[in-house]
Amino acid sequence: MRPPLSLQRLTSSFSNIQSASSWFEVYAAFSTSMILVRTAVNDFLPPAIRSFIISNLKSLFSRPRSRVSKIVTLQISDYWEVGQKNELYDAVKEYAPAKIRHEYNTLKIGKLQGKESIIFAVTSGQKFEDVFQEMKITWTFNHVKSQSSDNSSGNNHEKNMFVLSFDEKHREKVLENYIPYVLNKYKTMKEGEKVLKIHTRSGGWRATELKHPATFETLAMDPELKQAIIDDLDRFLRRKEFYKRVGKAWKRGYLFYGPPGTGKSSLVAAMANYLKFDVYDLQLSRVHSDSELETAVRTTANRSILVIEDIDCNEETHDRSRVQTVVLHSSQPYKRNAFSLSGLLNYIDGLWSSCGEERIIIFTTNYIEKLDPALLRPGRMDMHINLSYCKPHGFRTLALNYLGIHGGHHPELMEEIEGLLEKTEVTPAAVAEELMKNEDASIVLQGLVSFLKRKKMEDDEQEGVDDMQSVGDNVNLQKSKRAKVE
Ligand SMILES: Nc1ncnc2c1ncn2[C@@H]1O[C@H](COP(=O)(O)OP(=O)(O)OP(=O)(O)O)[C@@H](O)[C@H]1O
Repeated sequence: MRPPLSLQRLTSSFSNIQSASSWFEVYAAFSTSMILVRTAVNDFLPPAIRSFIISNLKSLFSRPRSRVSKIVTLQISDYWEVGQKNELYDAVKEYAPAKIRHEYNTLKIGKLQGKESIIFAVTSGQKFEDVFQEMKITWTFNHVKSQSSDNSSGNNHEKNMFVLSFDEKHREKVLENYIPYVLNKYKTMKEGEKVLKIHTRSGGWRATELKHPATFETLAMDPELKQAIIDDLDRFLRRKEFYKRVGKAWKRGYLFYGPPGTGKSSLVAAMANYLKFDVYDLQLSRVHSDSELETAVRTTANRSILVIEDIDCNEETHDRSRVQTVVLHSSQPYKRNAFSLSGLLNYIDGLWSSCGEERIIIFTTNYIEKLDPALLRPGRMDMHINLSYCKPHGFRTLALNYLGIHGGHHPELMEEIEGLLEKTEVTPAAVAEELMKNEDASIVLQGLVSFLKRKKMEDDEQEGVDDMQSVGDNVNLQKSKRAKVE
């Protein structure tokens, strides 16, 4: 088929452009050809195809020549290898619902037995977006069931997987910033809801849930001392780098002393609850040798508190000038309490310091005067804390905790009680017991006044007896001196 006349002219004119009239000829031929093409397109092509071609031509000429972005993905499955849990998966599993809790379309929801709070999880196939440092990240959760390749076993494999997609230009940022950010969020979340454990020794360490409710708010003690302890703990936690720099182990040692019922155990629990540290409770009476002590200390975890209670009850920790130290060699037969004081001190200063980090050790005693001075030497324990009898400020804390009242309520009774507490030695445990005797605050406070008055009378009488005794002792001493002279 021959081309239309105008097109023939156009081609021949291109090969022969020499003058202005030739240029005019080309223009006329081109215009005629375009009119012809347009008419043909309008007549023969349906409107839908026409607009498709036009829009594509338009975008071809108008779009800036930008890089076509490529999406890359990371797969995070629940197990890395058989039996090896993937902690990053756990982190995303916790992070994802927290991220979309306020904008979900579907969300799995439940409550576990023994837990207070409601839990959430994303469902299979669910997609959600996250924006981090101006990067857009898309997450998809998949629960996959697959038949084992060995069909005869009939085993079904289940796999859970989060797929993370993002523009390839963010590769580095995702791995270096975003993933650590998700892991960190998870760590903080876990710390917030960590169930604390108390480990006691029976063969090895046995763990049970630590349910002691004591906190610094509920502790009845001198407010300044309380604040000093909190500050000391805060300083300890944030000084990892400092300890490293000065070449000291990242540990802190405390000695709690005071009469029974003044809150030594409560303070241990308050510290554990504050720091979210597990507690290892070591009864020295159950440790039979240096090596057993070493194993017990070595097998405690980081971020924990090792408590050695009632240290005065162990003969070996008494003043060495009064007690003969017994050292047990492994060849010797079983002997109760037969580890040495030197062993104990070594583990505090040496072994305990060199194993693990972020640890606290607490010694408690009811009788500080019975302890070997070597245990009390400056530098041995970082802080000595005296838990003492209930004084007015402590009573105010207990009254608020147990009765929900403060100074403004029952002012006369409160004042009388505070006056009596200044003159009497009563433990917070004894006061707490009185405060629990009735729900009516005024009945309880009156009961406490009577209790304190009785206690004061008993103390006065005892003081009188003691005075008489010491006078008697003096008289006897003088008599025996006279007898000796005669
Ligand atoms: N300082 C305190 N603040 C609040 N409650 C206290 C305080 N001291 C004692 N209690 C109350 O008395 C109970 C017993 O106290 P706790 O066991 O802490 O004393 P303790 O000094 O460790 O005694 P022990 O030396 O006999 O082991 C606690 O459960 C708590 O209810």
